[in-house]
Amino acid sequence: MKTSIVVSGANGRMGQAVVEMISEVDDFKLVGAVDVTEVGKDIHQLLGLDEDPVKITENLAETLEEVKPDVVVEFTNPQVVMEHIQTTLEYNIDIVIGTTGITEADLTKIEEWNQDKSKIVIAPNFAIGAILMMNFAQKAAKFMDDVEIIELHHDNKIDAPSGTAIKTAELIGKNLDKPDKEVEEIEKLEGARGGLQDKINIHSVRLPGLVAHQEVIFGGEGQTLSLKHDSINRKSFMPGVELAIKKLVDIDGVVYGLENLIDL
Ligand SMILES: NC(=O)C1=CN([C@@H]2O[C@H](COP(=O)(O)OP(=O)(O)OC[C@H]3O[C@@H](n4cnc5c(N)ncnc54)[C@H](OP(=O)(O)O)[C@@H]3O)[C@@H](O)[C@H]2O)C=CC1
Ligand SMILES: O=C(O)C1=N[C@H](C(=O)O)C[C@H](O)C1
Repeated sequence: MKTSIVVSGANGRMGQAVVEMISEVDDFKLVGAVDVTEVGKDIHQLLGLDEDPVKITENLAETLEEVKPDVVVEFTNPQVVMEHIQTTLEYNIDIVIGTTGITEADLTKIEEWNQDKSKIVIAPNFAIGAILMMNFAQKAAKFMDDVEIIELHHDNKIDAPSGTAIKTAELIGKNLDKPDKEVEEIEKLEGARGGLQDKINIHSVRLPGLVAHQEVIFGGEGQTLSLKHDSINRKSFMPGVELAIKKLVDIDGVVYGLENLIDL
């Protein structure tokens, strides 16, 4: 039996890549495509894929009611994601979430809504290289206390800093024993030193030509260590999304971070 999947945000940059990936995986079948753009059109035809028609629908709840999928894959935006999670959990359906903007308070809410009924994977980044970069950075923080993060993304990204940068700072923060700065800084231009997460400065760059990139720079006496990851296209995220869907059967409740589904 194939895993039946509804993609939420199906006509977006990530949603389209997920629809394409689903068409390439024998065990997966797309049964619903939810988006607020191109409503009523066949997503497979829009993407030039030779598959049975799946019309884009506007309302997630109505789509779930109609097609009753095994899994929802969610890639919309931070304003919509919590409502979509709540809706999916009301139908006791498993969900893989790539949309960013989910806070610690949101995670608590999701666990309360779920009561361990559905299986949920939330990953700010599905690219294996990014997972490794975060893991290496977390390890490096045991030895080097001073670190800043620069994340660079395409100019259509709504949220800043990126979910990946926040997650990286959370992971590094667990290993960081950072004394307060001795230098009293004067920020002559507000924001020049970036935003702070777990005492780590995060700087966000938005430019056309970029996809998704991050550099973690550690500084020490007479040396620096740079860990850099580049997603040069959205196919970089697809093996991670496929893995998360396939691993749902093995997990209980909420898993936050793809690193928890692989043997690092
Ligand atoms: N975890 C990971 O590995 C990755 C996560 N992301 C994250 O995924 C999210 C999506 O990114 P991306 O694909 O680039 O964004 P896009 O804006 O390209 O795609 C989102 C799509 O969802 C649609 N949408 C908006 N509101 C709704 C709604 N209420 N119901 C259904 N669809 C809706 C959008 O329509 P409209 O354009 O009209 O708003 C758009 O078509 C972001 O949060 C991004 O940070 C991105 C890459 C990798
Ligand atoms: O919006 C994007 O493009 C990306 N969003 C995620 C994030 O905010 O970390 C993952 C990746 O960086 C691409």
